[in-house]
Amino acid sequence: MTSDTGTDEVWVVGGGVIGLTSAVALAEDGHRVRVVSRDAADATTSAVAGGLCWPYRIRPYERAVAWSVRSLEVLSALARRPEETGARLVAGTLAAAAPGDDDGLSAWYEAVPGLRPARPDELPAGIAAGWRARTPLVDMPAHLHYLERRLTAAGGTLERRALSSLEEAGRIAEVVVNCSGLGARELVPDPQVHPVQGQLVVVANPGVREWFVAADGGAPDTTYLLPQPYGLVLGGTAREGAWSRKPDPAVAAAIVARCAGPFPEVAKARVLAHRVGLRPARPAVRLEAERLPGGAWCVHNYGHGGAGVTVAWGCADEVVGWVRRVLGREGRE
Ligand SMILES: Cc1cc2nc3c(=O)[nH]c(=O)nc-3n(C[C@H](O)[C@H](O)[C@H](O)COP(=O)(O)OP(=O)(O)OC[C@H]3O[C@@H](n4cnc5c(N)ncnc54)[C@H](O)[C@@H]3O)c2cc1C
Repeated sequence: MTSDTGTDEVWVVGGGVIGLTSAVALAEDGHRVRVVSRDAADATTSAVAGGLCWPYRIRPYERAVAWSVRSLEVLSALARRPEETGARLVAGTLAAAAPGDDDGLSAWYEAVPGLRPARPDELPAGIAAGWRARTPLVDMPAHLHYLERRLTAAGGTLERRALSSLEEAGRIAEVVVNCSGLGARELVPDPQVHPVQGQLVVVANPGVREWFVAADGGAPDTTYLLPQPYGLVLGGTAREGAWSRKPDPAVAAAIVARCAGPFPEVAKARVLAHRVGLRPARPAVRLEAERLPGGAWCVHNYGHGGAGVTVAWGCADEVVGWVRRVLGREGRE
């Protein structure tokens, strides 16, 4: 089917983890897909992400947990081919007491296979309580390139191009899928999307084999260690409303010092890189369809905050459902 003005392509705006995952799901559902992205994959926020599959700083929790559970399933399957996909199953510890009913995360705790309270001898010094689990940990630069290859193999295409409005895409595409992350602030425009800046430090791994996270969902400073093939990722920060992408040396030193509390061996580890990314935060993820002023359909999928890697596959399933619906192809297999 071809629209009055354009092609029968679905345009996915955004080549981060949300856009590429949606694009793969759509292309494998039989649509002709073009990803239009201002930035190369390596220059997106998604490439900065630590890559742990665990819901953090995303709302609403109920939907986020359902999306996370779906992604957990897909990423666990991809972890059977880590060299190709960038996904691995890694054991680790979350420093936390039991989830309360009011934090909305109990459904996630129930869904993670094998999740159990940590024994005292499994906790690093100074940590009172925690949970043990084996979850996907994703090498994001590698994973983004895997998604690009998988999209191309399914017949999709990629184009580097900055759009000034969604209508610009809607004049050509049959359906536009908006996965522009923080870019949605201008592109929609949606002032509810705002940055939550995160800084991390990558060091030569002194022998840390498991992940460790102590991160209060609302705190500006967190402590986490994520062993990736390219180095040990030390985090982190979460600064509401900060726009700078420049690493702050004082913040980096504080991150290393925090991580060296429970893991003293990282204090003297060689620093390989500093990274800063802007999480695309929103009071609630926007995943819904609307008509653009020019008449084309747009499916929005943005505002995933600190959990885009964690929810990408669950959200992509919903995008496929929306695109089928707006094209009137619900019955199609
Ligand atoms: C330090 C840090 C650590 C993190 N760790 C984790 C983690 O461990 N686990 C986890 O699940 N999440 C983590 N996150 C969160 C995760 O990185 C984000 O939720 C995710 O990257 C959002 O993906 P996205 O595709 O929506 O956005 P992005 O990756 O920012 O991609 C947006 C895309 O839209 C394109 N775009 C924007 N505007 C336009 C335009 N006008 N025209 C064309 N293209 C446009 C951009 O070029 C880009 O391709 C972390 C984030 C940070 C900063």
